[in-house]
Amino acid sequence: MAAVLRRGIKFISFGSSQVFSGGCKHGKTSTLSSFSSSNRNSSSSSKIKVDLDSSTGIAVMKFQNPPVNSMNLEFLTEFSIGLEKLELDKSCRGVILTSAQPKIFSAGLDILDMYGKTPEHYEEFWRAVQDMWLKLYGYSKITIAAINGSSPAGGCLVSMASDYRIMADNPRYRIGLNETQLGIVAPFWFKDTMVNTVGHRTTELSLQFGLMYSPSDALKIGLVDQLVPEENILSTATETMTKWLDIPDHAREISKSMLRKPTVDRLLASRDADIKNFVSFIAKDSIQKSLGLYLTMLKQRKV
Ligand SMILES: CCCCCCCCCCCCC/C=C/C(=O)SCCNC(=O)CCNC(=O)[C@H](O)C(C)(C)COP(=O)(O)OP(=O)(O)OC[C@H]1O[C@@H](n2cnc3c(N)ncnc32)[C@H](O)[C@@H]1OP(=O)(O)O
Repeated sequence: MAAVLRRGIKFISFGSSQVFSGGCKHGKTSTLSSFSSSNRNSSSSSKIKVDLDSSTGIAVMKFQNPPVNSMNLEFLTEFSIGLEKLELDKSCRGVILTSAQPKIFSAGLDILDMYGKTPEHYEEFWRAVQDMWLKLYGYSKITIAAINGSSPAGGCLVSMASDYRIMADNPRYRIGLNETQLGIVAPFWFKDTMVNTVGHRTTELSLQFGLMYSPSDALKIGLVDQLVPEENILSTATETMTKWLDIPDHAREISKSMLRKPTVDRLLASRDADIKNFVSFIAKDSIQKSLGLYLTMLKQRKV
């Protein structure tokens, strides 16, 4: 399925950035295409529900990949295509990212896509992770993460790549880049995204220990911008988006690009090398062993 979706993607250039253009031949992608014909347009691909209110310009992308919204190849591909469709839709000015799963925003990258697979699979998977981050971090429209549950590793990356983060104030939830706890390493562009969000020293500690923060600690270090009672998260995200929409798009967009483009360009300049690094790193026996152990612990509910 993911391979079919990927064949429907055409690459187009905006300046130095390569971005997606969703092809509509495949049934799944075409369901994402008709956002602008009436005030409220809903579309539900299998893993992400998209709801665009063209009277307000606000779209909600709701992750629905049970049980924990882990980001596998199919999810990542749908996410990138969905973002691209909204970016091309003139009636959309901002996107709220949230989860349909209780207690989980996203469990991060799907560990099963990094365990026991072929080098070709790892390569395709990593390219899809890169595509998603490049799209989201360099997104021209406003993005707000409404983090209504735990958000480890890749889930934290998605949150940090958004313009503003609102987290549900539930002391049981956790957010952070915990890769070292799995015996793996956050790549340089995960690290860059965190440095840009919370600063160098906090990132040094966070990444080396693989720290996961409670909502109140995440607020203290600036990993999230605001805490709200869980039941208010979507209404607060919508109100906040309305304030962002008061700013003229072109001025906000140029300011965002000025701050983020150097980070995006760093990966764009070394995508193939980064994929090669990932494939050789993840395929190592010692790394596979670590991931295998972590998966066993997850299954035994020891994580
Ligand atoms: C020179 C060297 C250069 C270095 C080069 C670097 C190269 C790059 C290296 C690699 C970089 C990789 C970057 C990785 C990023 C990631 O995102 S890794 C994923 C990290 N995620 C986690 O650690 C989360 C683990 N999950 C949890 O903590 C919990 O599941 C939860 C999210 C808090 C939810 O808890 P709960 O509601 O109690 O659900 P569970 O019962 O634990 O889980 C339900 C089932 O889901 C499975 N599952 C959970 N998370 C994942 C996942 N991420 N992937 C796949 N599957 C997952 C879990 O096993 C359960 O399955 P079942 O037992 O079958 O029900």
